[in-house]
Amino acid sequence: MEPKMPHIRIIEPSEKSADLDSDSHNQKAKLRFAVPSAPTKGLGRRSRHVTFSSTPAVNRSRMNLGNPSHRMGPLGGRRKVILAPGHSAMDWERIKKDKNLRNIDPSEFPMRITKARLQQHHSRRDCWVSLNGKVFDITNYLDFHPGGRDLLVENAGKDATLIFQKYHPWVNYERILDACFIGFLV
Ligand code: HEM
Repeated sequence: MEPKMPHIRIIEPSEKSADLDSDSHNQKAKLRFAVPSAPTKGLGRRSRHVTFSSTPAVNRSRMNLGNPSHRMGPLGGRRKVILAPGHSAMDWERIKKDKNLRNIDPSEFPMRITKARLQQHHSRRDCWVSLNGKVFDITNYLDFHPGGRDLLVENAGKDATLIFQKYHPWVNYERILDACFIGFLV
């Protein structure tokens, strides 16, 4: 026997419902779908309501809708790159455990690094960045960065705190780069 399909009721705009929020100024529209859930003991069948919000990407970025807008490139859309095989976040976690990623003398750790010293490490093969006063040797991380290697290399040898916050304030860099921490900016 064919399985019984759940009934989904789409509330039409003509139905004057408090659930429907159509705001032409913000070009934002919300539709609310009634999705029946499994029978609940003693309470009978109850509908769960799922709200879908449709706002075109270009408007999201103009409207500055919180975090997702930080992810937009200048033309809208995400700027994530396709990472090479073996360069996922999981691979990075494994590599961090297996290798010593601090290319410094252990007796020097943690280093006191001046801005001039930081600036000397500004290339793809030798790439240090400072984030909130901490310095990381991210040479080994470059190919694992979901935003691409080039953006990191452009900031090599620099304090990247502001640009980092601009793109992804939610990213826990201290955890991702724990094995690459080499010292403090002085
Ligand atoms: C050096 C430390 C950094 C770390 C550990 C890091 C880490 C990450 C992570 C984990 C993501 C994926 C975020 C997500 O999926 O929500 C990401 C994406 C991205 N990052 Fe970074 N990032 C760093 C620095 C930077 C810098 C300096 C820039 C810009 C110059 C940058 C630009 C981007 C961009 C454009 C994306 C793609 C955003 C998207 O469209 O989803 N990142 N980064």
